[in-house]
Amino acid sequence: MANPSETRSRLCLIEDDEIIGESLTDRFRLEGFDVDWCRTGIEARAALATHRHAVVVSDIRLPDCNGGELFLDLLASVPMLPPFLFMTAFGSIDRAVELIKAGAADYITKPFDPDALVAKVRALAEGYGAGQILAGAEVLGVSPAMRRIAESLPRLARHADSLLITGESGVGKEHVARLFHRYAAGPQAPFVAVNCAAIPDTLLEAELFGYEKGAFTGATKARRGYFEQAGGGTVFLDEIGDMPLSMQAKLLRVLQEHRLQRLGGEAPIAIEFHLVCATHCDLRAMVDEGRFRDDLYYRIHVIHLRIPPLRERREDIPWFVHHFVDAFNRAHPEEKRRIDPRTEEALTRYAWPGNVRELKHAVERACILSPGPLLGADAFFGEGLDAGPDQPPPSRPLADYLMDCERDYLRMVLEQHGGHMTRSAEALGITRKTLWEKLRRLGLQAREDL
Ligand SMILES: Nc1ncnc2c1ncn2[C@@H]1O[C@H](COP(=O)(O)OP(=O)(O)OP(=O)(O)O)[C@@H](O)[C@H]1O
Repeated sequence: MANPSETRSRLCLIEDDEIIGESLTDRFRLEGFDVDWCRTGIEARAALATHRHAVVVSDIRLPDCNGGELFLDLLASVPMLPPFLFMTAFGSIDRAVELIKAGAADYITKPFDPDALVAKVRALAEGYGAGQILAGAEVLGVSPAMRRIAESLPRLARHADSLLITGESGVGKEHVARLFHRYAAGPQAPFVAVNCAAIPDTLLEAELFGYEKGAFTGATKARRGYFEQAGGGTVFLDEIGDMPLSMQAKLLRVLQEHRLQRLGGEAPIAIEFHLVCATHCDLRAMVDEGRFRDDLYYRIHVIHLRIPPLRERREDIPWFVHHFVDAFNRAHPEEKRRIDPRTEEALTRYAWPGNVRELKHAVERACILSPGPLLGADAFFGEGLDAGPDQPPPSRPLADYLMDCERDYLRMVLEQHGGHMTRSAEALGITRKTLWEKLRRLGLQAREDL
């Protein structure tokens, strides 16, 4: 039972059945929750817009709408959503699983034991950051690829203790790792970022796992390594592909056992941590070449997020431009900037080889250097970006040009068909096998499950 002096969490219960609704309301009030009991989707929208809830418990079938549709709609339109737990009849489990994949927190099958429901709700309410779901569209971009990643993060954070993020330099791997960390461990927990490529091989073990006094010449006092410093939080190992093989074996052991031994130390030290590894390398190829241990590869590869380069998700470019201009305006309210629509188009056409990092710096530079509020093309392409989009591209072999056209077109058709291989192949008038081979040749990712 709750201690009355504690702040009470607020629960939104969406249930049209009078008997179930009333008994759950009574039970949750006894458990120390403030309960808003909504019998329809309209009532629920109003309650969610008015109060900050710790958890939403929702039936799937409602008189005026479907609880699942309501959730998906809110997810796309509301910046912060509380975790949703669905109560579902046995026949709707598939639907509940789909909703979990979309970002819902949990489900329970009717008829359920109220104690089990209370336990689930408590766990969610006590979860980190009140378990809030940051709506994907608000966080990482508006492209389907980034929305999918953003929507999957809360769920991954609940279930996965490690994550592999791949993508070109500057696409936002560390940014995604930090978001995962906020969901998994909470903003107060430590996040320790380590660039494996920047630490000499000979120092890596001491840096990661720490050392005892006298472990080597110069070790005048004991030092905690990055893993210990990240206790209860997250270690972000950037450029994991650069880790020497001998260290890979030691890392694997720490991942398996969640215990480490400092250099020169005798007693193993138990540690709790989440691990996010990132790389721009093809680890699979490195395994084939014997440069990366296959056991470590399989251990860190359980959940793999690939962040596409900006040129493969051009709809995110204007979104980022506005995002960074807004950030400048918030920091400098006296000199507000806005972007000229034609400049926005030009920026969207540019290839951004340095990805989000390059775009962010370009916007910041343009905001600072622009003499007036309107950011025109010259603010970006005058002295800044070398290869402006308005300049004619250099001549190159026809075969390369045709391959680029083919790649862009295939990408567009796949996007139109939600990545579905068979439907995309039909639309293109080619077989699925031919499409598969083309994707491989052009370096595009195919969704193997579709
Ligand atoms: N979704 C985002 N929203 C806001 N800023 C972002 C986002 N993604 C990336 N950035 C910014 O872009 C820059 C590059 O991002 P980040 O460091 O995460 O990339 P990276 O892929 O880890 O790069 P590298 O491989 O070079 O380490 C950072 O300044 C980061 O804050």
